[in-house]
Formats: sequence, C-alpha cells, structure tokens
Amino acid sequence: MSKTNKIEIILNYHAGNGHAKSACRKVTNFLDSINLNYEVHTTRSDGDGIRIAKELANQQLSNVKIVVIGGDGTLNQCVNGVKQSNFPNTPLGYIPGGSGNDFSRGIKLKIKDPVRLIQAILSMEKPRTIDIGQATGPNFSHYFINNIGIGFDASTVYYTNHSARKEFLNKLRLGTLSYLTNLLKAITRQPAFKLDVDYAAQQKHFDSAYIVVATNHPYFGGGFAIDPTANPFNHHLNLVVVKKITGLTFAKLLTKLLTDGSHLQDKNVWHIERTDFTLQSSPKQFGQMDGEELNKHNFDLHFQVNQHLFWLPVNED
Ligand SMILES: Nc1ncnc2c1ncn2[C@@H]1O[C@H](COP(=O)(O)OP(=O)(O)OP(=O)(O)O)[C@@H](O)[C@H]1O
Repeated sequence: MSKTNKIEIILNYHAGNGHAKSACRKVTNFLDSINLNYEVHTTRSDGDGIRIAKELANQQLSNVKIVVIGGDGTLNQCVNGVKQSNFPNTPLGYIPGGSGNDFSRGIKLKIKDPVRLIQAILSMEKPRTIDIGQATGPNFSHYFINNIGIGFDASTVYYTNHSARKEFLNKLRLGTLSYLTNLLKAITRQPAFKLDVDYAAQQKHFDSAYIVVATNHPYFGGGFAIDPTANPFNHHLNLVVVKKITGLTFAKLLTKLLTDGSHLQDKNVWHIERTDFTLQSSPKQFGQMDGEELNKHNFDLHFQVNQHLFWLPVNED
C-alpha cells in the first residue's frame, strides 16, 4: 500500500462512557498536527456502524484507511458492514474506546495510547489477518469478533445493560464491576437448558447447560477468560459448556475462572476447539454477541471460523 492520504474514522462517541470520544479527539488533534486529511463519521443509533462501514467499503477509496473508534459492539457492526459490502476484504483499523475492550485484550494489542496506535496504523504497509467467527441459522447471519454466548453470560449482559448502576459504574471506569454485580443477579435467575452440539460427525447432548460460549479468543465480560486456550490466530473457534451446578460447587468453579483459568479441567466443564460446530438450545434463552443483547431465542446456529483484515499492529505471540 502506498502513502495514506486520508483516514475515514467511524466513531461511536457513546462507547466507553466518553472514552471513545476522548480517544477520537486525541487522534484528530494528532492528524491535524501532521496535516493529514480525515473525516469523522459518528454513529447516531443502533446499526449505524454497519451502514457507515458498508458505505465506506463500497467506495473503495485508494490510499484511505478506515479506522473504527468505539467498543466491541461498534467493531462488530463495522466488520459486519464491510462483509456485507461489495468489497468484503476491506481492512479496518481499530482504536479501542469501549468499556470492556475484550477484542483488543484477546488479540494482545499492546499499544494503548490512541496517538501511538494511529501512528502505528499509519505506518502499516500491509493489514494483519485475524480470525473472526461466523454464525448462521434460520433468520440469523452474523460475524463476531469475540464470542456468542447463550444462557448465563448473556443474562449477565442483559441485566448489566438494564441496570441503573451501569452508567454510574462506567463513569468510575468500573465497567467490569458492573458486570460482576450483575453476574450475581444472573446466578439466581438463570435456569438450566437443553443443548445439542454437533461437531466433526459427533454429537453431544446436555440436559442442563448453564453457560455456553462459542469464542474466538479467551475473553468475555470485560476481561474474564472463559477459555484461556482460545487463540484468534489459530483458525479455530472454541466452545465452552458449563453444566448447571449450584452453591459451593459453582462458587469454586467461578473462583477458578476468575483466578487461574483451571475451570477448564473441572468435570462440569466441557470444551472443544474446532473450525466449525452447530448448537441447538431450548427452551428460549438470552443470547449475547460481542456484549450486545440477542434477546431470547431457541438457538439453532452453525458456527465457523472466518478471517478479516485489520490495520492492527499485533503478532501471534
Ligand atoms: N450515538 C449513539 N447513541 C447511543 N448508542 C449508540 C450510538 N451509536 C452506537 N450506539 C450503540 O452502542 C452500542 C455499542 O457500544 P460499544 O460496544 O461499542 O461500546 P461499549 O459497550 O462501551 O464497549 P464494550 O463492548 O467494549 O464494552 C451498540 O449497541 C450501538 O448500537
């Protein structure tokens, strides 16, 4: 790629409770200081990230880099927008500005400062290929950057989004605490449900699934490593199923998950790493995709690993 002449910024100023907005200001001040042309496209409502990214990708402007500033939900929308465009391989740059930022954690993005990151993005000659997930089913077809969860973690996302304390805790930069307090609420309310998994010509049935997460990298909920072995560069997705357990057994498992990741060895946890698998769950449960609510459904989804090109300075190790 030759010299970048313009940066098209897609900004969700709402993300991270002002964090994305302030990151964008730092980036645009820097771009002004080096006289590099840019345009800021702000998302105004749900779904805008898809629309704006699709429109920009369709323009196929040469010597232009598209850079997303927002949280995981915004990046999810922009990836889906580009994939829906006539040029689905259009690379995306990303400056994390959300409250959870699980994608940047999962790909081990080391540069945190927005100005240093835009400098690194500008200096990249070739985009980096990073795994993403793809989930398809009747009436559903989406790409995801982090994970899709059914049950417990999705209930936690639901209660967090509908909690009056979320904004307050986010203001204190305590988004993870907000997630944690609502996790306790989900423990008391999430029922067990039936789950069928099809993978590599094998079937596995669960009568009492409780946490089900198909994931591209280790993290969900703002830094909890649901599967420490997942790797966004190995061209596989991981699936973690935790059976319904209660009381002290659950408390012990949760402690393992929150501390050293040894929960994967627990007899109540099942996990696989595959290029694709199918999940069917019933009755209706909450779902989440990259931290965004999917509402309640009987899920019937085929998962497969996919890739996208990113202007992101990351390595596999
Ligand atoms: N102008 C806007 N006003 C309100 N909500 C918006 C606006 N633009 C986008 N959104 C919504 O913001 C949500 C995405 O937020 P995002 O995930 O990027 O930030 P976050 O939740 O702070 O970060 P993270 O997911 O990393 O914790 C989406 O639901 C999207 O529809």
